[in-house]
Amino acid sequence: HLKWQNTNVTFRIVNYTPDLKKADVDRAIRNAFNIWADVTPLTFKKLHEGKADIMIAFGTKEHGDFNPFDGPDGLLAHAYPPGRDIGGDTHFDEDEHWSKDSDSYNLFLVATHEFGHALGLSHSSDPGALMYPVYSYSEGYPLSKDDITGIQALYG
Ligand SMILES: CC(C)C[C@H](C(=O)NO)C(=O)N[C@@H](CC(=O)O)C(=O)NCc1ccccc1
Ligand SMILES: [Zn+2]
Repeated sequence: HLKWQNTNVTFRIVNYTPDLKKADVDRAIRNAFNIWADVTPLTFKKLHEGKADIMIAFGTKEHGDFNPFDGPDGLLAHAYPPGRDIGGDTHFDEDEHWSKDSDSYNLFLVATHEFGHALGLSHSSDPGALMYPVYSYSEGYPLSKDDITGIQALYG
């Protein structure tokens, strides 16, 4: 599928980075889902066990999906497009430093980008878009018109 057929999407944070307090990770992930929830009919429900649509995990190098991470910098995270099993799953490279401020790399910003992929968006060629392929820190609202047009073409 190009998109989630059920608008009630579930997620589970399978493990946590030691770089931040658990509460800070929970907040960054919730805030990232809320960004997309605010511009679509989608809702995101957190599960504490079992199989969720979007399984979120931190890992290094080969972490079980044959798309290995690469140590510090470079690849920061990846997410699979909507679908069963690995579809939607989102992995963050634990060899990065995860932050809740302007230090590289801000977990909320990367998570919002990754969840764009997990909802069906690919990269944008618009350098001002959150879905542009390369990370750049910014304060304030993370989505550009291009991001919103893209997600509303799928779920609007
Ligand atoms: C080919 C993919 C798997 C590259 C991967 C990515 O885009 N994941 O969504 C990634 O980690 N890209 C790096 C940049 C790179 O590897 O050249 C990145 O900064 N992605 C996270 C990101 C990008 C834009 C805004 C916020 C976060
Ligand atoms: Zn990306």
